Amino acid sequence: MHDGSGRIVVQNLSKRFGEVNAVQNLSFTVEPGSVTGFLGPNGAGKTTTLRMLLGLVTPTSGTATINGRPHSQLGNPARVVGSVLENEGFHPGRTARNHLRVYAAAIGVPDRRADEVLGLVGLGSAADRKAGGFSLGMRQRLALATALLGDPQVLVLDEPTNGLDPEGILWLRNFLRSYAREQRRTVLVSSHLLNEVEQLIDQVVIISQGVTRYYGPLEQLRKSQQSRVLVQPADPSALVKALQDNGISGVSPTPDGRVAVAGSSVQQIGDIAAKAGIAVYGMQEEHADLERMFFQLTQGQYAGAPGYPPPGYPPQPQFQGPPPTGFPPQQHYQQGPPSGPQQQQQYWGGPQQ
Ligand SMILES: Nc1ncnc2c1ncn2[C@@H]1O[C@H](COP(=O)(O)OP(=O)(O)OP(=O)(O)O)[C@@H](O)[C@H]1O
Repeated sequence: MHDGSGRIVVQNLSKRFGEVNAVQNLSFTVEPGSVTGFLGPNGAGKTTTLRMLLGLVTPTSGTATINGRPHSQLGNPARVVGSVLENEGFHPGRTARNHLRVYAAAIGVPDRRADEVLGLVGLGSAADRKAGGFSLGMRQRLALATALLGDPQVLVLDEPTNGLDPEGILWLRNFLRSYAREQRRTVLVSSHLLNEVEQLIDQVVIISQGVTRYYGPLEQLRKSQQSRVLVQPADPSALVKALQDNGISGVSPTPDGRVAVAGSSVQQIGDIAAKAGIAVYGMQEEHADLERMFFQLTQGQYAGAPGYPPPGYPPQPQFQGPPPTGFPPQQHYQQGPPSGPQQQQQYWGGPQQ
C-alpha cells in the first residue's frame, strides 16, 4: 500500500538513451498543498522525468515515487495520480462525454463522473461535441478532465499552458491553486517558460541538461535577485581598479565602455569614484527579472542567444551549495558542469524502456 501522503519524491534519478544523458542524478520533493513548477529549457529532461514518475519510462538508476511507491505499485494508479502529457490523442469522432466514459469504465469510476469533470473544466456545454472539432485550448481542458476522472490526489501536467489563451491561463491558475491549496493536493506542472507559469506556481524545480539547478519557493528565488548598477565613467579601468581596491567584487566592464557593479549602491560607487578622482557621466540601476534569473540558471542549454544575459550579470558565485536532498522548502542551488552537449530530439508515444 502507498502512504497516502500525496508526496512526490525523485531521488538520484537518471536516464540514458544511448549516448544521451536525458536526466542525471535528479533529486527533488513535491509536497501537497501547493503548485510546483518543473522548469527547464527544451530538451532539459522534463518530459523524461515525468514519464519515469508515471511509469512510462524505466529509469537507468534512481527512483521516482508517489505516496512512497513507484507508479507500478500504486494499486489503482488513476485514483492516486492524474496526468496530462503532451500530444495526448483523442478519438476525433468521439464526443467529449463518450471519450470520458470510456476512460471512466477503464478505471472503474461511474459514468456520471464524466459530466462532473466536464463541469469542473468548463466544458459542460461541449459534452456532446466531437473532440475532433475542439480547439487546442478545449483539447487541453478535455485532457485535464480525463486526468481528473479518478479524483486523484496528485496531478502531473506537462506544459499545460500550451494552446491556452490568456483567459484560459487565468482559469487554469485559479483551478490548480484551489485544487492544491483548498483540497491539499499535489500539483506538478512542467514548462519551458517561466513567465507562462510564474503566476501559477508556489514552488519551483529548475533543471537544465538533466541536472537540478534550483529548487525551493519561487518567492525565495525572487528575493535572491540582485540589482546591478551600470556606471559610465571617464576611465573604466581606473574605476574597476578603484572599486576593487575598496573591496567591491562583482565588477566587470561591459562591451559598450561602461562598468557593471553588482551588489553595491549608487551612492557607494559614486563616493569611491569621487575619492579616486574619476569623473562619472551617468549611473543606471537595473533590477534582474525572474526570467533573466531563469536564463542564468539554465544557460548552456540554449544555443545561440548572443549577448544575453549581459556581461557581469547576475553575479556568478552565489549559486553554490549542497545538492538537493529534501524538503521543507529551502533554496538549493547546484552548480556543476553539465556533462556534455545533448541532441535535441523528441519522442512521443507509448512506454519507452
Ligand atoms: N526515447 C528517446 N530516445 C532518445 N533520446 C531521447 C528520448 N527521449 C528523450 N530523449 C532525449 O532526452 C533529452 C531530454 O528530453 P525531454 O523530452 O525529456 O526534454 P524536455 O525538457 O521535456 O523538453 P521539451 O521542453 O522540449 O519538451 C533530449 O536530449 C531528448 O532528445
